[in-house]
Amino acid sequence: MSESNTKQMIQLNHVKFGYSDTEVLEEINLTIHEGEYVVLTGENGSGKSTLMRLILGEMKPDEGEIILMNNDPRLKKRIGYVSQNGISKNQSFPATVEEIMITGLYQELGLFHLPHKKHKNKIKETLRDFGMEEFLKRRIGELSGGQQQRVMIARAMIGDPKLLILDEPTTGVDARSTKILYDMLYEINTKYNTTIFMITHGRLQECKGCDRILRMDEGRIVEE
Ligand SMILES: Nc1ncnc2c1ncn2[C@@H]1O[C@H](COP(=O)(O)OP(=O)(O)OP(=O)(O)O)[C@@H](O)[C@H]1O
Repeated sequence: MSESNTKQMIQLNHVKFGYSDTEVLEEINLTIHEGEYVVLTGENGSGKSTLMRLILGEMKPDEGEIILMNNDPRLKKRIGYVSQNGISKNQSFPATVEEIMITGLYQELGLFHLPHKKHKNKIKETLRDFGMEEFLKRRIGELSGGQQQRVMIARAMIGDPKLLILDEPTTGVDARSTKILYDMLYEINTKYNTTIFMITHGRLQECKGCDRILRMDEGRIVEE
């Protein structure tokens, strides 16, 4: 099977999950196709993060199955993930933007290898693509929340993912930076054909170019 035949990036069939005796996900059926940009919203406590943790493989469903990228082993590592909060609210956090970007290359580099010139060039190019090149040598903690998230998206993109998963990337980010982040995601989806699955509390009308909006409701997913 060639990469171009990969049509289903995320597939959940009859997934159920609960913490001890509390059922959170009742019956989740979800298919996200290659190239789609899908947003999931829902009330606090409705189970969005739980669903995300299952998709990321941090927990196993009680029932049902989760298939990522048609189980193609060559694509398994091609998932980029951006979590809720930027890496640090601490201004003295020692890592620079460049160092954070290097961690995005560990699949290629291995954990303990130093980056070569070609890797450093790739970091610069990727940051340039997302308008962040000038921050290369800055400490990540000195950047605004929105700028940190832009770096984290660039970090996720440096591994050339087929699927980008984001968990409320605009939390604590002001309106102007939120717009920039959503523009960035639009570009990633259209320019690189990267499939995007994002949980957000943000204003959905701002999710430029997204194909589908889903809502978590009483342990199930409904299409808006
Ligand atoms: N580790 C856990 N142990 C027990 N219950 C949990 C755990 N994590 C979440 N829950 C419960 O599961 C339910 C779903 O929580 P989850 O965090 O998935 O919701 P959410 O939709 O992501 O909420 P929010 O929008 O507030 O982040 C909630 O009732 C929550 O209290």
